[in-house]
Amino acid sequence: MPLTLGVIADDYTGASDLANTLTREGVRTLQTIGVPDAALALPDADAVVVSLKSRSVPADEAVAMSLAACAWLKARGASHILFKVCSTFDSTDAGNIGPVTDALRAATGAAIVPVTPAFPETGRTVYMGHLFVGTVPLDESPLKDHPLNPMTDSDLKRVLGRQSAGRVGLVPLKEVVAGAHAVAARLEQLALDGRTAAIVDAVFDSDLEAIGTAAAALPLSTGASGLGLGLARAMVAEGRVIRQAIDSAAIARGIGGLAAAVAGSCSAATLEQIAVAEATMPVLRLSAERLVTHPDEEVAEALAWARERLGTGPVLIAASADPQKVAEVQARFGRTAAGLAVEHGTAAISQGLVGAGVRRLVIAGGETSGASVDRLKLPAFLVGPEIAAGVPLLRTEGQAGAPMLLALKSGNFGGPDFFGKALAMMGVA
Ligand SMILES: Nc1ncnc2c1ncn2[C@@H]1O[C@H](COP(=O)(O)OP(=O)(O)OP(=O)(O)O)[C@@H](O)[C@H]1O
Ligand SMILES: O=C(O)[C@@H](O)C(=O)CO
Repeated sequence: MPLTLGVIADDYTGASDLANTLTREGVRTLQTIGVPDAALALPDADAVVVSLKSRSVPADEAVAMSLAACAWLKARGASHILFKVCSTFDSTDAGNIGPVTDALRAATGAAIVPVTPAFPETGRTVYMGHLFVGTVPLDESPLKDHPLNPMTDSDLKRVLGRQSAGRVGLVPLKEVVAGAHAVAARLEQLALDGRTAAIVDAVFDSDLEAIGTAAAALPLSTGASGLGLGLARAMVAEGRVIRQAIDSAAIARGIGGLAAAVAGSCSAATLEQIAVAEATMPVLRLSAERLVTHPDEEVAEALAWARERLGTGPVLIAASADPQKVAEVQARFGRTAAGLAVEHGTAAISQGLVGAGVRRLVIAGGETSGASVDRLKLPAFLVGPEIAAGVPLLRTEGQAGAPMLLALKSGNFGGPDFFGKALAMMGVA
């Protein structure tokens, strides 16, 4: 059966966030890691979310990966492509949201691309083109201290304008509240005026329903899970997708084995979650400095520590550190080199944990999850019940050996007890 919706996600946690939203809306969804190999047998789905690790790579690489994913999805009949980016618009002036949106626009023949990272359920709203995170503008939120892409401007028209070769317009909230027709009319007008993309305001889910209806009639949109919600509801309402409930129990059925968590996100939310986990499970704090200078030793010591404890319950291994410590390491080794070394280290630890018998694994951080999932060579996931807003339980699909349960947590998502909650939903006592 042909696909209805094709999604290209710029990181793996963002992909599972979007897959979670679609699944909750009754859209049968599959998450793949990269463009699937021709030999991979995939179950029927209405939507496929192709997870890329393209958020923080050079723009030309992100464009090439995204075009390959787009071609694969279109060849399977996807009538609309959503480019899933972070709800906090994680990017730099070099990209990659602008260059990828430009390239996908050309590949899909879209005149204009509606763009909105709004995700009201997690406090991301857009007004007059400015992104708010909870009660504060993006540039006053903890995202200003992000280790890879500090966000220092809340005006997304400016942010996207600096990254895109085209001109960026705005669909203001006034038009969105007036409904899908008003959004479509404004987009058409902006396209006639030579705009190639438009930031679309959204504060409530009802705004995203209007935007989703307008966007579903176009070939391409760029946004986060809120836009996914709008597109899903529009496609169900139009009869393009038949709503289906997931069998939550089936996802975790038959999967036991040891359990662990690995964290590389340095977000305020993850730092609090690690502090809370310390009260209930053994937590090892890695040295980022040693992961750069003596990676093999740091990884081996962490795995030896874990092996001694895994038999009695889950453990958490974290590279995560507060902004000051991260800044010190980056000043010494460089931002990219430090980030990559920590990602390689946490990925090697995830691999070692699975080698030691871990079958239930929670990973915090998008880049961190991407590096670990790649190292584990996992091709695809079935999407299960929601652990926290934006984070579903995942069951591996299509890999050699016994299936595993995973949770890939976006840095900013989940409540303080996230690790305990995720492990409990994996059946860990
Ligand atoms: N102690 C540390 N010092 C320097 N860099 C670190 C440290 N710990 C983690 N990092 C790096 O910080 C980056 C965190 O990015 P990651 O995407 O994993 O988390 P996040 O941005 O909070 O999550 P998301 O992308 O889902 O919002 C990674 O590149 C990781 O390797
Ligand atoms: O949209 C979000 O905030 C998340 O899915 C994400 O992409 C964080 O990496």
